Amino acid sequence: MSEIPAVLITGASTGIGATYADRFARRGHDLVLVARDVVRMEALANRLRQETGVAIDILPADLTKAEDLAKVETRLRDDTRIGILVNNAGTAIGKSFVEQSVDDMTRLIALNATALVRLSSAIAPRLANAREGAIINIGSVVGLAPEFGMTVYGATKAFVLFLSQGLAHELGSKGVYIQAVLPATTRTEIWDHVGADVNAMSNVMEVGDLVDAALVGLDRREPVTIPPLHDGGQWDRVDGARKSMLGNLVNALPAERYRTTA
Ligand SMILES: NC(=O)C1=CN([C@@H]2O[C@H](COP(=O)(O)OP(=O)(O)OC[C@H]3O[C@@H](n4cnc5c(N)ncnc54)[C@H](OP(=O)(O)O)[C@@H]3O)[C@@H](O)[C@H]2O)C=CC1
Ligand SMILES: CC(=O)[C@H](N)C(=O)O
Repeated sequence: MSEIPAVLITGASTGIGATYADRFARRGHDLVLVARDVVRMEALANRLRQETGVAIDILPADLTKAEDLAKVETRLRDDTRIGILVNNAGTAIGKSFVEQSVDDMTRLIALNATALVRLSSAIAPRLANAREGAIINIGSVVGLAPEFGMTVYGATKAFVLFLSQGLAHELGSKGVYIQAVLPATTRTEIWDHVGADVNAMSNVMEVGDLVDAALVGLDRREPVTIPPLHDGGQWDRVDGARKSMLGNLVNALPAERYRTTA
């Protein structure tokens, strides 16, 4: 791996992914951009090459398609210059659970969850072997909030958080850093896909502010970065309560409240 590792970013044609591309290029990282829209990625790459001088490759892929995903997995496995993976590509679907089509749900899970597992699995053994590198996974505060009513989307984001925490547990001791980033409403095109007008919403974070905050978390090697959470100790208390509950799982007998009287 080179001294400044190359970064592969999924969903790099617009929004949060394109902003990560901008920021990593300004830090001197070469880039591999992955998304479906080649024209947009070419425009971004040309601008960033000119402005920063870094080398940028474009790898067009629909991450819901097995053959495209395989291309990206191969690149992550074989290209030893890539030391950071940003699992950012994701989408959302509107309407309630009973109104959504199961095919849309399946595609959502394929992009927001399955692709992350496959891409992480492609790069993790190499990074662990080299005892360096990082995987950044973009989750969402929706993954903490079943109350928001975006059930399948939120479930994929809860999956991203658990995956990140589990990978941090497994790979941290091998020198690989894993970061989960949990944005709240951020001004990007994702809202068009759920039929909402983000410009009509209040309390929206600008995409540059979101990514800059996430990079502060990255530089601090935070396992979980939640830019909209102003009392950071609150997350530590929630996670601490979860961990302390684990010690109270006594499995030999069901808890008293579940025992039937003879
Ligand atoms: N914006 C927000 O309010 C929030 C966003 N997030 C998360 O941030 C991440 C980025 O979202 P955001 O930037 O807002 O969304 P955008 O819709 O602006 O960008 C999504 C990116 O993913 C790419 N993408 C979509 N489908 C596919 C596919 N099938 N294969 C490959 N790439 C694909 C798109 O490119 P292309 O169409 O060219 O393929 C695009 O580059 C997502 O994981 C999202 O869930 C989390 C919380 C809040
Ligand atoms: C569409 C959304 O809900 C958004 N991406 C979020 O995670 O807040």
